[in-house]
Amino acid sequence: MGPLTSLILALTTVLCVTLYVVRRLLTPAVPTKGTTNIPGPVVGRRWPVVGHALLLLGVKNMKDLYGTVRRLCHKRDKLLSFYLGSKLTIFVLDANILEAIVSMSHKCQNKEHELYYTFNAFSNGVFSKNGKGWSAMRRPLDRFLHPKNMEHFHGITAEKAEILCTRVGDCCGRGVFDIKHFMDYYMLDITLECLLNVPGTQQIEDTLHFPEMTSLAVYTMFKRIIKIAYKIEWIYSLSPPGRQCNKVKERLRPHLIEMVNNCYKQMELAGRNPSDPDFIPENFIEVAIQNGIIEKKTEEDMLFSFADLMVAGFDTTSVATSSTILFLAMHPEYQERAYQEQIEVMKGSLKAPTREELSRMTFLDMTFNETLRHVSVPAIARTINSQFTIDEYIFPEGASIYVFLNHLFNDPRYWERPKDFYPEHFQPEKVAARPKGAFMPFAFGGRICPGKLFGIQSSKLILSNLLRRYKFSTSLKFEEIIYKYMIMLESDKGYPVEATSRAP
Ligand code: HEM
Repeated sequence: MGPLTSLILALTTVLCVTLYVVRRLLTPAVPTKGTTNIPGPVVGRRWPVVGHALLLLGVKNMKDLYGTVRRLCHKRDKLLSFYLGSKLTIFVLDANILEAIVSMSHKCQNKEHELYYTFNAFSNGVFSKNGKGWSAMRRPLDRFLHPKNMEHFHGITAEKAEILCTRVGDCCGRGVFDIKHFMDYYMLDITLECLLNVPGTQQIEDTLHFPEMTSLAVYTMFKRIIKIAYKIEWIYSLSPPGRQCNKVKERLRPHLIEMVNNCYKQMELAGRNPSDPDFIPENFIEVAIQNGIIEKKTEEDMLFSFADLMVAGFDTTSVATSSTILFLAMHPEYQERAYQEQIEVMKGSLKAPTREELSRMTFLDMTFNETLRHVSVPAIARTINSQFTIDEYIFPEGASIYVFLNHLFNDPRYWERPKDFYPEHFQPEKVAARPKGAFMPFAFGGRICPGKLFGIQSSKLILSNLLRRYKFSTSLKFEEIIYKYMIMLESDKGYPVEATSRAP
């Protein structure tokens, strides 16, 4: 064999191996069945094996990813199809189409594996599971978060809100502080106490370091989404983010073990046995224990199957309420209007509002919704388990649907002043005139956020308490905020505010 033939053979082998590896990495867990007539990106072509993946070259982080997708979507106003290898991904860009999808949501209930598997390295619980494993955890969670339990949660929330108000009071007249630092612990304490039956004392002593652990864990998960080689388990576990994720778990493990042991002790004292066939869990740790027994899980899997509820419970609400305070500090006219509503409803009382009083705080609702419009969960993704058609467009089985909530919440077709902080967007007549799909900050269908009611109640309660006691200001400008793409959009400069007491 001559040197040229050997070279050609060697190059062909390298090329074949590379194509094989790329193909394996881009082969989806759920294959797409059939094709679609939904238009693809205006620029760039679909290549064999990699599909449109080359358009994502150079994407370094979640922000880049969303920016690239936004550019691809720019010339499309309803839907965009995109092939990542052989995986068909459909981006939803239109509120009316989203509404039609909501009515088909039983056909796209599962979380999209290609995105949500990244969460499993940290916590394989109700948030990322699908199928029976998911419904076994989701059903009791819906029972705990049922409207009839809100009165009980209200009492716990009001008690924790007092502690937060005192801590903010201590900062009065002492310059700038980050309101989210306090809010994280308030939201964590009520999640622990209301849903896990664990004493919520993190506002008093930060023993779990949970907010810090959550930021690290989310960072490592998002790194995994971006870097395709991290799809291979052993590459990820040896990589810096994989190692960091393991470190986070190591630090959390003893605390989770303690929570589970305490839970066992309490069940034993009450003569309740989670192995009994008629055992009914009374909190979410009991759900995890019962599930662990039924599914014969390892202790490790059981321990980390409730950590995601702790994250989902505190992080979203903390970002939402801290952002509301920051945005009101940036817009004194709206802060004054919110304050006047507090005077009107609460008649000068400094007590925590009752649930009936909360329901009369309509401007606070508008303000909170306008905040969610700016800082919502950026995107959600589902897998289609049975083909359907909307208008003339085909949504084939196995394809995934990506709803860029943030894109819809800023679309000038639905919002008068999309870039501004403008609570008037939520005046009842404006809400009625807008398609419902234009604003779904808690997602939809069977995977709608189970904590919606609880989250809104605890957020409004703390906002009401804070706004009546303190006036907030900040030197940060709304137009200058740069968002970090975490679970929600977070201000990269934090939530720096100054507080002055409203006491006469
Ligand atoms: C302002 C507050 C909140 C917002 C904006 C919010 C938003 C969302 C969104 C958009 C989803 C869907 C995520 C996805 O599909 O990727 C979701 C799911 C979820 N949320 Fe919330 N959430 C909030 C508060 C809460 C609270 C307080 C809890 C718990 C007490 C909670 C627990 C969950 C859980 C467990 C899921 C996963 C549900 C499932 O997949 O079946 N959330 N949330």
